[in-house]
Amino acid sequence: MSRAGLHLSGVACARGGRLLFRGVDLAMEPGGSALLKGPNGIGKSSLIRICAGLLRATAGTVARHGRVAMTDERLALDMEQPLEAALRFWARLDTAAPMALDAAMAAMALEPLRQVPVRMLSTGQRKRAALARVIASGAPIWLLDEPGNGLDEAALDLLGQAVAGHLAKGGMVVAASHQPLPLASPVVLAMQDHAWAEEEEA
Ligand SMILES: Nc1ncnc2c1ncn2[C@@H]1O[C@H](COP(=O)(O)OP(=O)(O)OP(=O)(O)O)[C@@H](O)[C@H]1O
Repeated sequence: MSRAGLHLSGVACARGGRLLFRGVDLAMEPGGSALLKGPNGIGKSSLIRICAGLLRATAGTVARHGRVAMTDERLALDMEQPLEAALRFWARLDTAAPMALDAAMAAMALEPLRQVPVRMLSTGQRKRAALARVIASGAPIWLLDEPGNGLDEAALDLLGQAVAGHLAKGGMVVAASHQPLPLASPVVLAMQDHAWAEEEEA
């Protein structure tokens, strides 16, 4: 079985006909984490989507070994389903281990909400549900776009524990965040260092 990993080399991104960034390198090995930093609109979410294979890099190479699980501001859960059923749909698609969803719901303190329709969940509860989907997936590579948004202190602690546990098991985490995230010693990628300057076009 090949070892999981995520390697970016010289990655550039253009969106809407505008170059956002270029020259991004990232080498993620088991147990590694990376934090994407930078102001609004610099391209953090775009880079996360490139890592996920949802957006094509304009230049450079992306080598991904192993499954990815991603979460961003889109919940991707059926609003009409009770939470557990909505999460179970994804667990089946992800061929998650039978007990993985129970463990993930416990990790995000979601057990009391099992039967609550997704549409009735609060902002922070929805975020915890999205994180439970990632945790249950069993994917080695987690791509987390603003995972702390809407989380209270207790939930941020749970996120920190989940991330630490994932890394300890040889998982990888790439996160974009404006707020401090409980990552022990991430590689910090300052996106402004890669921003495309207008004068470079001349
Ligand atoms: N589908 C799209 N088509 C065209 N341009 C887009 C599209 N999605 C994003 N952009 C543009 O790409 C740029 C980077 O957006 P992105 O969401 O990657 O930034 P970000 O660093 O994650 O920002 P934030 O901190 O606000 O979340 C923005 O200028 C945005 O308007």
